[in-house]
Amino acid sequence: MAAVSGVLPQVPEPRAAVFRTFSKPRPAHARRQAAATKRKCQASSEAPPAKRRSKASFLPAKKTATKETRRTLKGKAQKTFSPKKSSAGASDGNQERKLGIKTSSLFKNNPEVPELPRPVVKQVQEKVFTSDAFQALDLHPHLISTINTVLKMSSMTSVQKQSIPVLLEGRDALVRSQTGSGKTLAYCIPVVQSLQAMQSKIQRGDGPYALILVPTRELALQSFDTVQKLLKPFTWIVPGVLMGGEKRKSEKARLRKGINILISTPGRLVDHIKSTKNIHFHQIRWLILDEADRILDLGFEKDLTVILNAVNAECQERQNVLLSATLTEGVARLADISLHDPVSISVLDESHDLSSPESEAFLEASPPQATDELDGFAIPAGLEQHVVVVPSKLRLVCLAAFILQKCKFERDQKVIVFFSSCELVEFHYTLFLQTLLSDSGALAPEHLPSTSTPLKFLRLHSALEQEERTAVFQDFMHSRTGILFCTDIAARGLDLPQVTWIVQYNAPSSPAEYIHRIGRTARIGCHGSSLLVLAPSEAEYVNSLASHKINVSEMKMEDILSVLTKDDCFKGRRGGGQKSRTAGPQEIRERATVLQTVFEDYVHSSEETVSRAKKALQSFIRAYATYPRELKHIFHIRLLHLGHMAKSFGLRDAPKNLCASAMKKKKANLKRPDLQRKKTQSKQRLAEILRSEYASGMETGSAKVRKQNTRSGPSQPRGTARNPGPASAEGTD
Ligand SMILES: Nc1ncnc2c1ncn2[C@@H]1O[C@H](COP(=O)(O)OP(=O)(O)OP(=O)(O)O)[C@@H](O)[C@H]1O
Repeated sequence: MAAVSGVLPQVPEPRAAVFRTFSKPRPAHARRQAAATKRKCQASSEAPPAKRRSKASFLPAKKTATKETRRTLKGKAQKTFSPKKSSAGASDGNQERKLGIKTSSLFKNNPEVPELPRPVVKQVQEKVFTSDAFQALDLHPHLISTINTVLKMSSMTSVQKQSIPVLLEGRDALVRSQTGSGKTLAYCIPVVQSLQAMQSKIQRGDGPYALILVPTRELALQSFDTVQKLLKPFTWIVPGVLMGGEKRKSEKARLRKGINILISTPGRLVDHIKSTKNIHFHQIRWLILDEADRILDLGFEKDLTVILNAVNAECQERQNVLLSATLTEGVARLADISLHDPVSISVLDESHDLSSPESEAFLEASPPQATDELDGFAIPAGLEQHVVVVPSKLRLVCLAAFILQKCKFERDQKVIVFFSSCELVEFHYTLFLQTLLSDSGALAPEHLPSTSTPLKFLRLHSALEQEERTAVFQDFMHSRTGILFCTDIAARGLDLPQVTWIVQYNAPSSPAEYIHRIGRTARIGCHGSSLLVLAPSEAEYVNSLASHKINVSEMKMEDILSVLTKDDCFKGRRGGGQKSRTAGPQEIRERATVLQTVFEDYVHSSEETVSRAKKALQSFIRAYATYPRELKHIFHIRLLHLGHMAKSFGLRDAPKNLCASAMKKKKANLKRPDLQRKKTQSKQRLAEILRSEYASGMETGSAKVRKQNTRSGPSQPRGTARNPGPASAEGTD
């Protein structure tokens, strides 16, 4: 509590405690000892170190942390905000004052950046392509020529080579292969092949023969597009898509006319099952669950049960296929529900010869099972994963510097940045538009970066109107460059070409989500990179990833920030202006401070912008509180330093009472007898909020972010309606 409100005990957590591996249970006495240590240090490893200083002189700490923390949080928190007024603040360092920079101490009293653990793990690898052409399969010649000429594909991927024959035999299957390995065609090709070959030719009015469920609307559109292309020569088979956010009336009309291959998000389908007389399943031959583990997440079995019951009531005989890059226990549970004598298809590492007889034996012999997560998920070979540890105060400038480095000083970079809630996406999107792009914004025109490559910011999250959501998706899809800020609605299945970097600004809530997020790059044998941003107190997360055979290499924050020396718009008033080769840590610090000042000036330019920043910070804290239990020892709000976090939202002071009301409520609840009921209700409420992607999209009263111009002003409404949740949860937003 104290830590959350910003006043922290100053004892840094011993490094041994920070880097313990959580995968091995510790003996009781060790646990007791660790608990005692933890109580002592309770606040945080994010808390400024009392006496230690980082070996690197990059983050000097001249005053003791205690003094700094109390002064900053008590003294400054009392101040009332006055718009436009410079609040250089009592805590500004001498250096900054000399430079005339209106910002508080960015480089003081930060926690020591710990040395990252370097666990050595062998990542699971899969071979993407085979040398076999589609001609090797027993497919209709027109289908083969469509694959070759319309989709412009010649050889099969490993997962296609393994799955298509099995599915054409009529077997149920559980298919797991790495992200971007071609799973969509692995099921679409057999579906189209089997439906076009039916003896009595399919009539539109027959209704659905194949039902494909996917977790998000964008993925529904993408799969629909693939199916549509494959159906080119078979015009009598009609595909259709149902998804939240579209007009139900027109969907009803299309259902009435007839859809033979129906692609839908679960919530919308349930809505139609309950309210539309025109939906029938008596012809169903295929039931496909793409991203099956996601569909099972967050207790959405309910929707699935409604769908399965509706389908089972009209037809028993069908093929069921579940697919995902991350096969978890949940999927296996689902497999138990819906698969009949299924084949488990898993693309093995490169040492496994796909053409060998043993490989075939593997296919036949393996019953579906939950892959023990400790076996690890396969990661594309061309994907380089990085992690950077950044003290909370420096997060914002570090993100901005990284974006500038990639998108301003390098060519053809397409970057996706993942945040944990809609509010966080909106806040950062607006902030970067207004400061890094705007000519009326905080950077004076002569100080605007001399962009050779103009920066293009886009954002995608569930609180946007569907129309805008689709437009953004299409825009980013067809852009050669750009920066997409998004929640996890973009984490699953989306095939956005030529994405070069994935940034996880907020850590994901599970290794599976980590895999899916980074899987938006390095698809189908291409190269790509990812960067995970962690706070010093979160460094142990690297061990957690390693326990799932995920290897990350460290990138230094200093190297990211050094890009600021390449552009004179970040020069301090003293006018150092040294170029990158000669620029030292001091120059970099000054420039980072200038950039932070730009952000703070914008945020403090009106009460409205301050209020938005506070709301975003609140949203961050709420999302942070929802990490699963097994990650709580790494991601716990107690470990956060609110004053430092506030800085990463451009706030000069830690907002008062940000968490207090929430905490008070919690305490009061503890005394109440109906606590259990309340808890369940709020869990249900959270689940409702998080499941909105599955919802029909017909809800009333859920405010949406209005359509706006890309270079919108600060006064435009921002999406705060759907609420924030953990990163993974918003994925289903
Ligand atoms: N045989 C092939 N040859 C060339 N490209 C292919 C082939 N099969 C699929 N692709 C392309 O590879 C990309 C990734 O395919 P797809 O989206 O189906 O991957 P996925 O395995 O479903 O990924 P995710 O797990 O992220 O959902 C798409 O652009 C698709 O068009």
